[in-house]
Amino acid sequence: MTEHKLKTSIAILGCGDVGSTLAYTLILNPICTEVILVDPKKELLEAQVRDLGDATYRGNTGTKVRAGNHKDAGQADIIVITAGAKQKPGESRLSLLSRNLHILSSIFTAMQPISLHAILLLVANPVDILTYFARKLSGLPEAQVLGTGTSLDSARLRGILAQKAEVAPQSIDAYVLGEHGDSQFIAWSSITIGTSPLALALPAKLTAEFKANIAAHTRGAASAIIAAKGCTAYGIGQIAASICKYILFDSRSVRPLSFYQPELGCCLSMPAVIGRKGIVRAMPVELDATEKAELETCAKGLRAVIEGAQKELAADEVLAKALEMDQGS
Ligand SMILES: NC(=O)C1=CN([C@@H]2O[C@H](COP(=O)(O)OP(=O)(O)OC[C@H]3O[C@@H](n4cnc5c(N)ncnc54)[C@H](O)[C@@H]3O)[C@@H](O)[C@H]2O)C=CC1
Ligand SMILES: CC(=O)C(=O)O
Repeated sequence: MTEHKLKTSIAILGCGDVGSTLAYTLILNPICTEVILVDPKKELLEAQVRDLGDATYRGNTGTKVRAGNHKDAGQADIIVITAGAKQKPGESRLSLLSRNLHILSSIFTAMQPISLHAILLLVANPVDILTYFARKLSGLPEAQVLGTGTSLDSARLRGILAQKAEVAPQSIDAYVLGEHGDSQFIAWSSITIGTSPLALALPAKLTAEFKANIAAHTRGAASAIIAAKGCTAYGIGQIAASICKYILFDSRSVRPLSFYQPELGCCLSMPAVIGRKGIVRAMPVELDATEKAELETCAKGLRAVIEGAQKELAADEVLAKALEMDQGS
């Protein structure tokens, strides 16, 4: 039976650039009654809570912001993990793995016992690998653990295609799939503008060079922004807030999200129906031969990273125990 309650809470672990931007987005587009921020940097935490609180007093948004600890976060309806190191200019997302996996493990230890109904949304990078390990560390059912994955890349793709096609971004359905990282690929064969396949909507433009340029733009977007301002925050703030909304409103939206792919042995982004219980089901997508090969390469790369991390972690007794170092799902 569905539990009816008046209070809905979203906990955000890490209130740096991404966590605070997500909190601000949740205040402006209120979907929950409470946002709980958690961060070991006490002064930063208090300052963020005060500053965000100031944004709630005039507009009566209905959302309260407060500081909490990890145990409070473990009882929230949605737990969003933005805690962790970010890329320096020129660094890859995968280079953050060792640092952020240890932070992730300490977060789960501190949050226990986690509400069995919580939905866990991973944002910190490398998001696909952290989502993979969070399944074990959290002890939550598979469907309740997901990562933002290529949602942000897909938004970027939609933006650039909208410019090229001179139509509103909302009229474009286009997915970047696979890794939220360098091995991501564009599912070109399934893109539509309105109801028209891309080949029909943009016949003159759809050359190999056009596709390569769009893919490079999408793949390189984060590095270009980070090189100039040190982080990306607004795009992911909006994306993560939307995913929270789909969950709390049980909207059944179809989005590219990172979740466990049993046949591939890793977490990566594929289209999924999202609702109050997390990943409701995977939505089948028809890929052409090139895209299928790209998916295989992407999964192979992610499995190799997971294997490397397992070996490194085997040396860490606490983590090894928490993860029960088997290779299975
Ligand atoms: N998935 C995506 O599309 C995106 C992911 N990111 C990732 O999000 C992460 C956060 O980025 P920023 O907010 O810019 O970094 P930031 O450095 O501004 O904030 C990270 C915060 O996490 C906190 N933290 C560290 N350990 C913690 C713990 N145990 N519990 C709670 N908080 C803890 C830090 O004190 C810091 O305030 C990075 O890994 C970044 O790569 C960023 C943008 C997009
Ligand atoms: C930082 C990151 O992962 C992004 O903006 O895509």
